[in-house]
Amino acid sequence: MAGDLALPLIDLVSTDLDSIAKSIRKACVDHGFFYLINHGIEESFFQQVLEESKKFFSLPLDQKTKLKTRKDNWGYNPLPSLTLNSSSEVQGRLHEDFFISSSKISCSQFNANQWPPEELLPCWKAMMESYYEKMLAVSKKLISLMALSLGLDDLFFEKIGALHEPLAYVRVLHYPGKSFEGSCGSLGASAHSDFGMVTLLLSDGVRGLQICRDKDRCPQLWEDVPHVHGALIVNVGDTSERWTNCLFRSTLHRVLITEQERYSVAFFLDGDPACMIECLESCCSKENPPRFPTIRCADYLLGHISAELDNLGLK
Ligand SMILES: O=C(O)CCC(=O)C(=O)O
Ligand SMILES: [Fe+2]
Repeated sequence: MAGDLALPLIDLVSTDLDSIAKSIRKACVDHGFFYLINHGIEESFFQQVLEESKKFFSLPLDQKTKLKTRKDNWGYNPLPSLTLNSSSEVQGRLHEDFFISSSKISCSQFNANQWPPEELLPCWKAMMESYYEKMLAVSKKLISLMALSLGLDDLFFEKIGALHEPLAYVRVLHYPGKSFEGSCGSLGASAHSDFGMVTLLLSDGVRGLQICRDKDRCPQLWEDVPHVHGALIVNVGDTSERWTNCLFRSTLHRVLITEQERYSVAFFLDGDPACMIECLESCCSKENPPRFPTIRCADYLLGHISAELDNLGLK
């Protein structure tokens, strides 16, 4: 059963940082998901990014597959071939996507981005790079507010190196509509939590995203996340859940295939590979000891990234 959900709305227009931090804490504790408004990014820019995304996915398949993700390059991942493969793995990822990463990362095997040829999409690279930079700035601001909300210095995560050269990605996504051959019974994205620090999501307003606030509830209750014009949807990732000893929730979410096709753009801030993810002092006590061992961010993230590559058949 699915119902509509009134997620908290965090408004960055206020200059009262303590009050914003308080609302963020409540949103991260209660839902792990919230809307972010007055984040400083023009609605018209979001529309342009979504337009560019549509143009890319409308290219002929052979053009797109020239930019396929390879062992040493981020790029395009096509729709699964459902007629050939009906495994539950594939049934849960009825989307095509395109990954863009920070090009500065030195530790990862994935150093290089690929771009559609300029003759085909002259504005694509500049638009996506600009989107990446804007999302990085908003997500860093959010992390400093999250730190405040945990009673820490606003620069806490900077000081421990988590934002020094963080792994961060833009993921441009396209979900086909129900008319897509073989879509019957498929999910656009199966139930998952994001593994980084925080995710910022832009969507074109077509429904499909759902969250499950209590993963242990039986049967699970999936609630629709309605679109809020101009807002980014923010969700806490597993890394932040570990830092906060599960005080902040990394909430399960999924995407349904609906009548209409859907476009979205996710930005993942995953943290600097060299930093340590260690339970925050303010989030543990004798009665509430750390639930996870300390782990180097690289070891934590690269394990997840390897699993994703495995899913894409790249390992
Ligand atoms: O497209 C969406 O609404 C969600 C995407 C998502 O959950 C993800 O990329 O991790
Ligand atoms: Fe996600």
